[in-house]
Amino acid sequence: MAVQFSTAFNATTFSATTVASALVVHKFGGSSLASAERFHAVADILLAQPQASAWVVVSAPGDTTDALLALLDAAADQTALEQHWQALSQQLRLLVTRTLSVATAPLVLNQLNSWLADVPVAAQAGRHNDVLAIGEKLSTLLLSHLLQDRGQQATAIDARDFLRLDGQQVQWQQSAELLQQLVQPGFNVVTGFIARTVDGKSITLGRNGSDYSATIVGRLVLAQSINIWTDVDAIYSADPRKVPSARAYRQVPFAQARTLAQLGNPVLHAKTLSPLADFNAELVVRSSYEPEQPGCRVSRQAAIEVQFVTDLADVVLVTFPKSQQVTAEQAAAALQSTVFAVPGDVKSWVVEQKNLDALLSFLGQQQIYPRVSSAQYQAIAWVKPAAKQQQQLSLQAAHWLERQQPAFSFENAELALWLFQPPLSARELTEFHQLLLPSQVRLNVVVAGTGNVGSEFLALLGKQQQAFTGQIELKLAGVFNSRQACFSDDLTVQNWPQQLATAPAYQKQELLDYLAALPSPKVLVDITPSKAFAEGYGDFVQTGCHLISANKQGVTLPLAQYQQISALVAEQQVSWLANTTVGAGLPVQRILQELQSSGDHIQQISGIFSGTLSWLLCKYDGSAPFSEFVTKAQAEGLTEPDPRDDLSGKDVQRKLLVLARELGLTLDINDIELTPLLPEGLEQGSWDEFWLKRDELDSAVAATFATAKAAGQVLRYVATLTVTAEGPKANVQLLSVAPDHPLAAIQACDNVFVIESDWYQANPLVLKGPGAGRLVTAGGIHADLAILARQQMAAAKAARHSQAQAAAWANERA
Ligand SMILES: NC(=O)C1=CN([C@@H]2O[C@H](COP(=O)(O)OP(=O)(O)OC[C@H]3O[C@@H](n4cnc5c(N)ncnc54)[C@H](O)[C@@H]3O)[C@@H](O)[C@H]2O)C=CC1
Ligand SMILES: N[C@@H](CC=O)C(=O)O
Repeated sequence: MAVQFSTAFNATTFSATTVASALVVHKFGGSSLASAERFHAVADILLAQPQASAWVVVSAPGDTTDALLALLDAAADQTALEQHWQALSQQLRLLVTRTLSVATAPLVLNQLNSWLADVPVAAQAGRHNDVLAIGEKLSTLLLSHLLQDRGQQATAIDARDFLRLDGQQVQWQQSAELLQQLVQPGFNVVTGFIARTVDGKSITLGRNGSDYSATIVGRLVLAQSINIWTDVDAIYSADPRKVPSARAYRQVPFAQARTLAQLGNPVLHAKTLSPLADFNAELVVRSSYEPEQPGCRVSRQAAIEVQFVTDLADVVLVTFPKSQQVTAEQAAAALQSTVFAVPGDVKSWVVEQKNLDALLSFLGQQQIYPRVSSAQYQAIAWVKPAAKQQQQLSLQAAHWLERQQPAFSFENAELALWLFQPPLSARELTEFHQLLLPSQVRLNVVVAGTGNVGSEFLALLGKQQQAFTGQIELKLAGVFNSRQACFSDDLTVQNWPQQLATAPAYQKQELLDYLAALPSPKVLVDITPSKAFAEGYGDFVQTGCHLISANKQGVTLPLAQYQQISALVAEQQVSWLANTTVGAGLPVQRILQELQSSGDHIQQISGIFSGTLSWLLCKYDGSAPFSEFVTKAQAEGLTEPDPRDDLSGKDVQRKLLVLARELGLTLDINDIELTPLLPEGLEQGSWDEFWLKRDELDSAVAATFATAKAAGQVLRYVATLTVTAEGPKANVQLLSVAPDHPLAAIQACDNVFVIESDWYQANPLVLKGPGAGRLVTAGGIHADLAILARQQMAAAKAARHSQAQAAAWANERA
């Protein structure tokens, strides 16, 4: 396909018949290419991408660059040089033969051998950059041949054939024009790390220069996305090797990412971000070890709440007598190392001791002679969150700092920096991190069903998020209904209706893939009435997610199916909460659980379990047809999506089954005797068909009502479960009761649960209150979510405790 290939630097639009719509750049670092298996894993990742072609930028395999540097260091000593050369040659040849097919490997080996043959000569002649280029050249050759072995079109490109720099400046126009001549269809695999000066000298882009190469290539080809594949799948709030409670972020705003990079963060480098300062491509950090994970996006949105605590060892403070022209950023770029101006004071920079000589000589060339601290420090920086109210240290953190007595403190609105001597230990760093970012677990919440109850649940979620602030983040991670599905990290309680409105159709497989990739803890909240959906619970649970059901279909599936799901729930060690399936927000199941777990035995549960029928039978007075009352109940959100589920008594039958199963009884729905309120045959067909025949219902109810009224009684729809020595007996029926009967004196919509047990025999335990309605039901689902949230907080606390114990134990042993 011929497409336009243009650069942002020239109004000229060039066309290239060979460039496919390759708008993604993938960059793989040395750790992703450390062995034949890793090369194959990288090829798998590339072939799994939706794009038919792509730009790929590669580093040298594994530790090849270190080995080449060691070889160069040994260049003066012929024997040492020979030893390094032998070891490296053997290692690289082995990599080629293990990675490629028998047919392809010889081609690459020939090429590698000719490069290796030149190494000793080039090392002794001081052509260091030619020697260093071998690693990346080999990676491009290996990967492109591997892709060809897999039936793909792939081309190896030496970046020195197009990438031109003048000093630190990329020559965008010239580089784009040269690149234009090299591109081929399929995968273009480009060497990272290396380039040429405008006068043709081979150069390197410094340590981690391959990431920089990737963003340069991204900008040259106007990529939409640049994926930096590395060995971490997130950017952490602190170095997780030192701070085990560091938070993994999935999104980081560009400005904070840049500050982080300037401070020497090992995941992102300052140079890497520079081509993106005014070029709007998405940068994603992803793990080549866990390619199914979404990684971390460096986002243009400023309002993402992230903060970081970084540390940099062995730094000195460099202070200038007066303001001068060179900026810390320029010095960092020239030295290819970390140099940054302290916040609030442009006259002082922090620089790593190991780079001090280079910095002083760079500055000396410009007649700048700064003062250098005699001591070395550990720099600890707090990259503050975007929210103004969170940019102040908490009192606890301030007191902690006071006790630690940093040698220097600097601060502005975005950043605080402290220099410590002696340095903080990993334990102290963890303590400080904990004070700045109290460990907060994120519970990902995916909501199925946005109808009557689902939309109310979502409306309440914002308040619950606030209520749990600082303890656990209730993240809305997905919303869908029978029509559309929105699975995205960008979802919020405010924007879900708009996001869902423009989202694609719901597909179960997409939900499963999303759940599988979503980090734990995660919960699927089922607020649909769908049996088919509930039948998929087993699949959902196997992705490691918890379940909350308002939908009664899952908990009332045929016994074998129900037991199978329960077994999977136990196996996956997840929770299945379904407290709203009976009594809506009334905590009837929890009461039964507590009684049983404390040693009581339930003998009977009876009462009014349908809010809809309770409302209808309280309101109905014969003044209008019964069906008109049904319409009103429907409008108030009290009924099932199809009110015939209420009128047929099936909804009550299901609730009684739920309670029976709560007692550990192995009943099925048909074990519960049912006398429907709905005349026979009316439960068949569509709602519209039923509506045409509603007179049958109206006259049946009118007659029953008149009989009861004549006897001075009221109608109540009653469920009873009795546990007898012969086994359980359960029925659901319409009763006519006297006005002084305990079930007579209720408010419209009330549920009544009468529980008789060993402890509550003569005087049963009674639970009464509204048992239907969108608000009480949504509130009940939130009660389940709160239970789950507390479980997760407790689990995280236990994990932290055991981590702390393990650390203390390790310290003691050390
Ligand atoms: N209204 C109440 O007082 C109470 C209701 N419930 C239960 O809450 C659930 C929801 O009730 P309502 O909100 O009134 O229903 P609704 O009909 O207003 O909304 C149902 C939602 O589920 C979605 N949906 C249906 N089938 C689906 C499928 N296969 N996959 C994905 N989405 C699907 C629909 O698109 C809709 O968004 C029902 O199971 C009901 O029994 C539970 C306790 C009380
Ligand atoms: N229609 C149901 C709603 C809750 O489950 C009822 O009436 O109880």
